[in-house]
Amino acid sequence: MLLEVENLSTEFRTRSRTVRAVDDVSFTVAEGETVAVVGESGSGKSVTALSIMGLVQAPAGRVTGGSIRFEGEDLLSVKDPRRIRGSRVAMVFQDPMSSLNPVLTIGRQLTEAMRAHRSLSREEARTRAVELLQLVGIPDAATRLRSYPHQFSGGMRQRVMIAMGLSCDPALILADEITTALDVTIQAQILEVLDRVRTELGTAVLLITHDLGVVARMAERVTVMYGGQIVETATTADLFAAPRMPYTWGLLASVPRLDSDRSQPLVPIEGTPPDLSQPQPGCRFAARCAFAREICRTRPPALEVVRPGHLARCWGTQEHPDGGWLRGVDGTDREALAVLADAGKVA
Ligand SMILES: Nc1ncnc2c1ncn2[C@@H]1O[C@H](COP(=O)(O)OP(=O)(O)OP(=O)(O)O)[C@@H](O)[C@H]1O
Repeated sequence: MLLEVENLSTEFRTRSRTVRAVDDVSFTVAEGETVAVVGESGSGKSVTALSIMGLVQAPAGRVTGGSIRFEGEDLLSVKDPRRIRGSRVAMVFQDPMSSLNPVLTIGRQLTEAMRAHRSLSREEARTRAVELLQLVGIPDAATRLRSYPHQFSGGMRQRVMIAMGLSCDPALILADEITTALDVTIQAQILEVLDRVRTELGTAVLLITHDLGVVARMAERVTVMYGGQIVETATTADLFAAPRMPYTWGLLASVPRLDSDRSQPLVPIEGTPPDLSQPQPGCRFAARCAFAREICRTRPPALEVVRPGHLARCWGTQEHPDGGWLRGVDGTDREALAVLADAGKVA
């Protein structure tokens, strides 16, 4: 297995409170696989990725438990994590402008990243930089090496960021909301770039997104996060066809129509996410769940297997694993299938 995250917990402490942003999270990514982590704002998606990258800033933030194994090495205890992070694992963020240096040319930034991690001559690095810019679809790549970040459009900058991420030849890319700030046409182009990267380089992708359309189009498996925990995980086809947790059901029901603006934050279900600094006696979703009963408010459900490869954290599902009790929520099946059809996954 390429990446194995096991029982990961990450906390932020201030003088008055402790927020457990990631709570006992476990998942894997195989070589060449694309796994999506989905959930609304504040669910812990980004902090999971930042924990993998070693970018949670002490002293306020700290990984407090669990392990992160990458290519067999424990990233939390390895002596020289930079050897792996930033080279074998690369992260691409939502806002390229904050990750690119405005006063250095794209060529300089690409080749410096490459030469820092791999022993390439200046000329070799330049040749590779041109190849990477071509791979991500930047026309006239050799000339564009001399351009500065502000001379690129938003979509082109995101392509440059992907090229930067690829410059060290990573086995895994963590892509955090990389299409969120872009308009729909450009979003589609960036997803095509990621597709090309996967096919041509075989890079695995951990795709963090709130957009289920992106999930359907790109991911083989999905993990749904809520309140810092994993609440459901399954193959993409399985999750869309037969969600087992009411939160996932709500997410699917709220999938924006194809002609709507997908850059809007996902606010699918009435109510607000739980306060992660307060202990929760029962299911974290209970306060917003149309199906909640007494047990849901008093005892936390465990993440249990509902069928092979499909896990859900829900008392209802544990009692009725066929999911029949969830049926009847208007229109959800149709909407979910429309998204899958849009992504070319079903006829
Ligand atoms: N530096 C920080 N200090 C304190 N709390 C933080 C910090 N970073 C994140 N958190 C908290 O951790 C929780 C999870 O945040 P995270 O950014 O992972 O959510 P997310 O699902 O990625 O949402 P978004 O899409 O808005 O980034 C939130 O409650 C957030 O307030």
